[in-house]
Amino acid sequence: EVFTAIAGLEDLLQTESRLIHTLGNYIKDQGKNLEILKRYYQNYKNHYDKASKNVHLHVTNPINAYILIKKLTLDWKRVEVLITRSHNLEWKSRLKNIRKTMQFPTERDLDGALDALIRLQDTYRLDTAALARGEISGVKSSSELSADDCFQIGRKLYETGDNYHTQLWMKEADARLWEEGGTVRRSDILEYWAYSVYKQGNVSLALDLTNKLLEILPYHSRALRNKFYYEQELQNPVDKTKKDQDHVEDVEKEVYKKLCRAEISLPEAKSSKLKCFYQNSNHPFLRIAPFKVEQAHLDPDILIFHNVLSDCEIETMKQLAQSRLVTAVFENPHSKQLELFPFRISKVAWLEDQEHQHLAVVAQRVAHMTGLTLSTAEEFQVVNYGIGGHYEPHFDFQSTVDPAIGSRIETVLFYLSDVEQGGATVFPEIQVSVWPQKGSAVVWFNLHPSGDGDQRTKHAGCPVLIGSKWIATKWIHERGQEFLRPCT
Ligand SMILES: O=C(O)CCC(=O)C(=O)O
Ligand SMILES: [Fe+2]
Repeated sequence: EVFTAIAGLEDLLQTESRLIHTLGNYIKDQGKNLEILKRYYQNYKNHYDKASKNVHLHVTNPINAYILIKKLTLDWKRVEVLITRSHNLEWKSRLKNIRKTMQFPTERDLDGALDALIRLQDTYRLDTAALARGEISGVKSSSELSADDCFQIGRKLYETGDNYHTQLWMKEADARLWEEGGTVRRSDILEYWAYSVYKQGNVSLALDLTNKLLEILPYHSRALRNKFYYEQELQNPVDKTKKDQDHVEDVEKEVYKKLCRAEISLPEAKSSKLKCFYQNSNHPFLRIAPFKVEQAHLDPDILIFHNVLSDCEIETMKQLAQSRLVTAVFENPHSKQLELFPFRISKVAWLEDQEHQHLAVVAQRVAHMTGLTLSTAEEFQVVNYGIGGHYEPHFDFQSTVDPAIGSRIETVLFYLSDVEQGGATVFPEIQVSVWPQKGSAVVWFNLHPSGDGDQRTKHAGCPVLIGSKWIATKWIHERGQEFLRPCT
């Protein structure tokens, strides 16, 4: 016991001094924590207030969507660390509970959102600085990208070997770091930036940037080595053609992107032959209610049927699909991980004709539109495209087919939504773009009358720039059409 002698009490004062010290540090630490948490709080609140004014408008913008996903993955993880650091069991369990009961995006979502921004910039040639400010062809998002975001995008581009875009994003990251600060280190930005401009052939800028990096970290060994190397190369320039030419792309991809951007249209000689007409054959019912058809291309015929779905039917399709939408994934044979198909970013649901009267009616209408039988057709496939969602050029006919139904002879693709920007259906071989119009359908034969695949029907769904794209597809198969579309 300590009360029996003064010496014991003196020791207690030492204990007290230690406690004061510890408590002081704890308060300082918590104060700092709280300051940071307050900033997160204000930031989340500002974001939510803006977003909740018009939720649909907000999330159909790819920058807003990316920021939202980032706030609920990376940012929230940091908040959780700050809160649980205090070892307060009650708060720990509250946070755990939110994780259990609410929906959170995953790292893969964040990755996908970054990929989407990159794809959109590439396809639609978006200006880096404007995109970082949250501007997409004149439309301003309510969010902006930070220096950290720009750096993440740049790093991803670097990993894919796209030095041209890496350099643009690192430059933007640096500008934003100066203006607004951030957690990314300037030395990291400079290192990626220098290397990507070097790979682009700009050795003197690479040297400048490396020198800037060395001002910050004078003993950075890689930078010192590169500086030596760049200086050598400036004195004895190497053959420029050896540098990577990653901005030279293959022609088909270039045509595809041009079609997506509406930079190519049919030549006059072809477009002047196109007509609009009322179709009233195929069934007596069409005498009363003919279809309004527009030719988008002749041989192969690409037809647009206008106003063939009612809003009611569209709502039914979307609603039935909503709870069943799944992302197609495959197992990567190397990593054994489930991965998304990079060439098709969307969610898909299948609906049977008999599920709802509206679907049965629409299926009947498809028979009237095409003059074919649906006895061997597939169920309706309803698709919703996510952020930057797309479907790269492909054929609808398959290489292996079930002889009982044959291959996909004809595609009937309904648009269940308008798309604010982007999202065209394009045919690179014949240079046709069809723009989604809610309630219309685009129809084409995938097979020649002989049954061979028609190579000219290669087509794609362009990345959705702004908006949400919904389609429903009916694939009609060969069997049963022998007398309806006879072989010539
Ligand atoms: O989304 C589009 O416009 C095209 C979709 C498509 O080609 C398909 O689903 O097979
Ligand atoms: Fe397709």
